[in-house]
Amino acid sequence: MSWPAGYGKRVLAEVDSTLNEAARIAGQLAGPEWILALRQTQGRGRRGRDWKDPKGNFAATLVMRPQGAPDQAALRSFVAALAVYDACVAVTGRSEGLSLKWPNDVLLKGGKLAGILLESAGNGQGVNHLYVGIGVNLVETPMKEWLEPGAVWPVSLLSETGVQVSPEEFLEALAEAFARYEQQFTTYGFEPIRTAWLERAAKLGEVITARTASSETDGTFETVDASGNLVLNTAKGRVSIPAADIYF
Ligand SMILES: O=C(O)CCCC[C@@H]1SC[C@@H]2NC(=O)N[C@@H]21
Repeated sequence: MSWPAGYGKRVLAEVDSTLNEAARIAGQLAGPEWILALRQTQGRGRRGRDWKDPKGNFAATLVMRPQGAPDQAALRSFVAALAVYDACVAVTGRSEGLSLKWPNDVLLKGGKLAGILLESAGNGQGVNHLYVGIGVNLVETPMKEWLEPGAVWPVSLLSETGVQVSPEEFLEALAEAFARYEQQFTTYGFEPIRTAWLERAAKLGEVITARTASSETDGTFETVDASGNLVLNTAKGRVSIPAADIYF
């Protein structure tokens, strides 16, 4: 494994959130930069949820200036999910039990191992900086106490595989994998990423529930389309969903 050319790295003992730190330093950076925190005091997850981050778990944000059309920037969540998947394979030596949950969770034996949160800064016309926040339960599952009903049960890499990896070691594997998929994305577009993601997708072809603040849709998980939308085959026909939480 080697650190990818052109990417910077900084390691912080403690920070409020690596996403906050990313926004603070983005303007000073000449190229993409990984920010790894050994502890976060105010980590956040999707939909305004907290993300607890005890010592030993992985919390990092990649700051980047995404190339390509503005609507392509958000597709980096699929790039990131694939990279986390590959990093897990690299550090454990096995892929059994790993899968990807739309839009951007990584599951291990059906439990939530990792979450991804994308934020961005722009000028109204496009995305200047993209912040790819990634949290992986390497050793602990801190969210169990306040899990929402129906949410996927959290698991850790250590509990499910017996493999203990430090955040620094995990970052080496993740940075290499992300750079590889990002190169593929900028060269060939979303299609190979979409294909690779679908090959690792959880519950493809099965009936799932997509829930938003105002609606709930049941249907067979048919595919993810070229814009990254979830496509469900429902009783009322084919439905394309841009954002939702998924329940199995
Ligand atoms: O809700 C989710 O599943 C997404 C969780 C994202 C957590 C990571 S940890 C590193 C980065 N900093 C944060 O505050 N959140 C993300």
